[in-house]
Amino acid sequence: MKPYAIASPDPLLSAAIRHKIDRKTKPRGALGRLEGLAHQIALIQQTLDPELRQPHIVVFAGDHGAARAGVSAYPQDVTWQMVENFLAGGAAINVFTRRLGLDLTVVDAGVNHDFGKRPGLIDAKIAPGTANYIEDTAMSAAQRDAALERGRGIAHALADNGCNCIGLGEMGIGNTASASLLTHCLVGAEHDAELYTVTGRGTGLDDPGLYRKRSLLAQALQRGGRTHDPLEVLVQYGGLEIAMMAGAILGAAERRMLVLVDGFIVTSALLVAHGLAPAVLSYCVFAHRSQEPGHRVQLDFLQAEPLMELDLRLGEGTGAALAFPLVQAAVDFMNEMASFESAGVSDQARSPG
Ligand SMILES: Cc1cc2ncn([C@H]3O[C@H](COP(=O)(O)O)[C@@H](O)[C@H]3O)c2cc1C
Ligand SMILES: O=C(O)c1cccnc1
Repeated sequence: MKPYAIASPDPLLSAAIRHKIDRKTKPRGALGRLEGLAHQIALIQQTLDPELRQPHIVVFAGDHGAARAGVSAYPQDVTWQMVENFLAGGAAINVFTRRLGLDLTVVDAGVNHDFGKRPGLIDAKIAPGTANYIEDTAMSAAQRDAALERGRGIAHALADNGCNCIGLGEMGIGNTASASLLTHCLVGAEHDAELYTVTGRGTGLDDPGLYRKRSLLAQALQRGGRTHDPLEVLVQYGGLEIAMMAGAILGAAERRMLVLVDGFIVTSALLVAHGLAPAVLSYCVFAHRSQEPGHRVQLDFLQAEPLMELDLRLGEGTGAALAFPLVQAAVDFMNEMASFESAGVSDQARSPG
């Protein structure tokens, strides 16, 4: 595996970008978070005139052996059935990407189903799902490395085709459980009790279901241990779609793409990527705060402030897609808004009295 070549953007242009934002016809700072967003994107692209080219949502799908042990409210077959739904255009993410003019690609990272060759689907199947991490490691080191590399390659291929903004999404029954274990390990937790604060209802477990999920994850932790190493965590508890998303985030940052981060599961992949190359954070926009309780823990750990809070708990990249118009608006005001000079508007606030 080639080492990841990721540095934060050169801050040299920062003052000039700030100046351009401040000369727009508005009180200083009045566009709030959009100003920070415009600044971030301009810095990533090293320009005063940023643009979003061929924005793309990529949904990574994978099955989880632990789903059969009962960590989700839904059966494992829903993973492949939802992939079919994506390909038929009927899922929430299809509706939102169509409305917002975003390209959508689905990646089979490890679904327990044979889809054949299908338009809109990248076959990157590493295995037909992970092993049940309650009894055994989820994947081999070779499978993990293959997943990371495929994800990286998918991001690079998009960049080669002119895309500079990628939103990540996922589908995998049981993947909130995997994300809980990854999060527990990667935020540096030391005690079993902390596992419960990052374990939620996922697709909608009832109280007994949540209790069962927590005790199964505690068993998994007993078996695999509390490693803080991002590569080892993937082997112990990962999902193939999560590993591939981590690779895609790293690959996107290598190519200086803007990364729209969705909810709890995508952020667990980001924790892995961040563990391998902390500078990936400079390329990330946090779309929303998911209702899954562990998302708050992840965002606090990364010191990230999401753009929206809509009580979403769906995944599929829906939050990333919905945040796109805000990101586009940030770029648009940078390029299209008049400055005090060009519009002949006085920039003098009245003196007191
Ligand atoms: C019909 C349906 C559509 C979905 N789309 C995304 N997810 C979401 O739910 C799953 C994670 O929750 P858990 O860990 O509880 O299984 C993931 O597949 C995620 O993307 C869905 C779940 C269902 C049931
Ligand atoms: O926040 C998420 O990504 C999420 C939450 C619940 C179910 N699926 C995804």
